[in-house]
Amino acid sequence: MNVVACKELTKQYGENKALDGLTFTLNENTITGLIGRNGAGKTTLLKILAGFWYETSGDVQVFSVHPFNSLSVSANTVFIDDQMTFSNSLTLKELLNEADRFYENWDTDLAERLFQYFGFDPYEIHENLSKGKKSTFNMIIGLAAKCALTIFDEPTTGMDAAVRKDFYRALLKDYLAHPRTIIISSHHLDEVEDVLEDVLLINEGKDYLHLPIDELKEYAVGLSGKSAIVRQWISNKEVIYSQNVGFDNSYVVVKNDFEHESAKRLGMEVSPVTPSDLCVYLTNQTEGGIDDVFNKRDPK
Ligand SMILES: Nc1ncnc2c1ncn2[C@@H]1O[C@H](COP(=O)(O)OP(=O)(O)OP(=O)(O)O)[C@@H](O)[C@H]1O
Repeated sequence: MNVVACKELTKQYGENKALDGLTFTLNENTITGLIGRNGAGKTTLLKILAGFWYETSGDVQVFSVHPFNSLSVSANTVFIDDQMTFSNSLTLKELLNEADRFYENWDTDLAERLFQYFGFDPYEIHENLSKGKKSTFNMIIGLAAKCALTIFDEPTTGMDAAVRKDFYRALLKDYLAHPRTIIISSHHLDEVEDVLEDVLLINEGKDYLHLPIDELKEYAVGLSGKSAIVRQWISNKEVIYSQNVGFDNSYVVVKNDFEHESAKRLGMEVSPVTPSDLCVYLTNQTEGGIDDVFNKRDPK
């Protein structure tokens, strides 16, 4: 069953199209990584799915209803991001008690164990927590709510490396015990890829790729070798990324749809491309790279 279905979904702010005809579906009980560069439209999409914002055009369905202001969607959805604010008149412990009253499937035991594990003071106020601690507390809410649609928008902002690792491990363990539909937006695909089943890559508001993470790992390969040979080889291929290496060598990334042996026989090296690098290459909006900024400076 589809939990999310978007068709030609568009969100416009004045002249700016934050979402531009997104069409995709998300199956029940899957963990999807929503990946995209800064400004790609991730938060806009997630807020529309959570029912906070209205789309400009197109069709969006969550649990088969339009999500904006829908009671059934808000009762079955939890949206966690680093902008969450809570009442200053309640302590952390009281916030957990309120969450218990609000979320039907609230897992008190999990919330308390995580709360203790991460060393929270029950009498602390959310606003006074450090950035990483706020994200950690929000994550506890997101996991313990056990909502059928669980949305994490950049959940690890400010968390240190150890807490990030713990978060993804907790997420996976809890998901395996209680499968539900989870969407995690992140810039760090390498960090999150081990928990993902699917990746939805968006670029400038458009859906670019939507496929299982295992297929993304095989989607492209890198080829390196003498520039003349590489250039000849790619003449009839779709090139995802290319870079000159040293004086006479090139590195290119192409779709993995050819016999590797034929490339190796011409002296080229074939290497895997990580999903994280691939997503960066696929969504590169500028020619060359940051080095070009410096290379093109006038000598003084
Ligand atoms: N309230 C708003 N008013 C006007 N423009 C907005 C608003 N919210 C977002 N935008 C624009 O919509 C586009 C998409 O923004 P959005 O925050 O959805 O991207 P994002 O992928 O979440 O980015 P990031 O990774 O940097 O958080 C951007 O061009 C942004 O400037």
